[in-house]
Amino acid sequence: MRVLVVTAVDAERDAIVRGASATVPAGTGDPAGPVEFAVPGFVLRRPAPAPEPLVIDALAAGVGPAAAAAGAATALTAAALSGSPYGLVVSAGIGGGFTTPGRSAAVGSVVVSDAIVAADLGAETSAGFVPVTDLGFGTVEHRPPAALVRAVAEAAGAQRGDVLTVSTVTGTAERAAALVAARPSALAEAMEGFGVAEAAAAHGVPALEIRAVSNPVGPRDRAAWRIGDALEALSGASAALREALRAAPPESWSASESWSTSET
Ligand SMILES: O=C(O)c1cccc(C(=O)CC[C@H]2O[C@@H](n3cnc4c(=O)[nH]cnc43)[C@H](O)[C@@H]2O)c1
Repeated sequence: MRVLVVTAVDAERDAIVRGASATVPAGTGDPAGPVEFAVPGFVLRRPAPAPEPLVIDALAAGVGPAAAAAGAATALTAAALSGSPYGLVVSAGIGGGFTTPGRSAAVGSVVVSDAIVAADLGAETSAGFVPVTDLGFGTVEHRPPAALVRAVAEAAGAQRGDVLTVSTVTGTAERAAALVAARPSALAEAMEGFGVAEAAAAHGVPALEIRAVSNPVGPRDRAAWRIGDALEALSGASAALREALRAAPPESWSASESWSTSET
C-alpha cells in the first residue's frame, strides 16, 4: 500500500521521515536514505525506500486547511495519474491538546483521530454558530476506518479522540470551552486535518489524523509550547504508524467499519 502523510512544515515532515525510516527492516532500506521527488508545486520525501509493499511519502504542504488541501490533492492526483494511487492519506503534525472534564491530551502525548472535524466552518448567527451542514452545504466531519484508528493508537500509545480543524488558533479559555461544548469528544486542535481529509474524500481514499501535542488549547502562552517534545513524539508516532500498517493492512479494515464521511 502507498500512504501519503501531509504535514504543515518541514520540521514535522522530517519527524515523520525519521520515524518511518527507523522501522525499515535492517539491511533492506536504501542506504542512500530518503529520496525526494517533485509533483507540481510540491516536493515529496520518501523515507529509506525498502523492498516491501508499504510505501510512505511525506509532504510539507503549508499551514492551514487550504494549503493542506492543495498539497494533498496535488499529490493524490499525481499518484493517480501515474497509475500508483495512494490507499491512505494521513494529516500529521503538532497540535493543541484539550483539557475536558473527562480527560485531557497532555503536552508530549499523541492523539489519533476518531473523527476529523471542521470546527469553525459555518455561519455565526444571533443564535450562535451554525455548521455549514445545517445551511445545506457539504460536510464538517470525516471518519477514518475504526480498525485503523485502534491499531495506530495502540501502536503509538496514543489516545483516540476527535481532532478539530480551526483556521484561527484558539487563544482563550472561553473559546476552548465553547469548542468542547460543541464537540465533547474533541481531544486536539490543529489547522490542517479537515483540508487533507477533504482532498482524500474527493479521491475516495480514507484519511487519518495524528497530532502530537505541543501546547494546551486555551489562553495564549508561547512560553508553554514544547515543540521539541512534540516533534519527538510525532517521530515515534510515525514509526508506530508504519508498524500498525504492517500489522493491520487495509484488508483488515472490516467492511462494517469502513471509512465514511458524515454530515452532522
Ligand atoms: O501564536 C500563538 O499563540 C499560537 C499558538 C498555537 C499555535 C500557533 C501556530 O501558529 C502554530 C500553527 C501550526 O501548528 C499547529 N498547531 C499547534 N498548536 C496548535 C493549536 O493549539 N491550535 C491550532 N493549531 C495548532 C497547526 O496545525 C499549524 O500547523 C500559534
